[in-house]
Amino acid sequence: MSELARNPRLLRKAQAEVREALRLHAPVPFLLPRQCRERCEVMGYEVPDGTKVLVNAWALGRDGAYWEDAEGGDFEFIPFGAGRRMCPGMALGLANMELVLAGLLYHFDWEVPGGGRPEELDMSEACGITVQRKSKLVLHATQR
Ligand code: HEM
Repeated sequence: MSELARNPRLLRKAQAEVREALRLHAPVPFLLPRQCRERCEVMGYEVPDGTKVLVNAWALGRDGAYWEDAEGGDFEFIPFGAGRRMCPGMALGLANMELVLAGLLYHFDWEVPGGGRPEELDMSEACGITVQRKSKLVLHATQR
């Protein structure tokens, strides 16, 4: 909702925007911590047995090397993780997000209150195991 409110052009592209919001604000920014069961090598880096591995999905989602135009493929877009232990609730999670977002967009028009400029909406995040907005999102809703 924060991204949508900030950018009226994207407001009209609701479906695409769900994915965009997930990329920019991966709800689980470091996925889940995992432990390496055996020594392996990833892109020339040796990862010893027992290493705790955190995947920085937040940084991947904002890396200009991947996201200038492209939708991203392979392992760049990973708000639900990847591989054998990826999120089994992905379909349910996405369906819930889309349903709630579609309902909010369908039934209301949205504006930043007090004549504020949409692009100046505070987008600071409070980081933790899951990411949330630092300040409350206050918008003016007009029922359709
Ligand atoms: C937007 C919603 C959701 C997001 C962003 C999300 C994200 C994630 C992420 C990043 C992981 C770690 C994947 C990895 O380590 O590669 C995960 C694991 C998991 N998620 Fe979700 N999730 C969501 C919704 C759900 C829902 C709705 C359920 C259950 C109904 C669920 C159940 C699980 C379970 C059980 C795991 C652990 C899988 C394992 O370790 O084998 N998640 N999720």
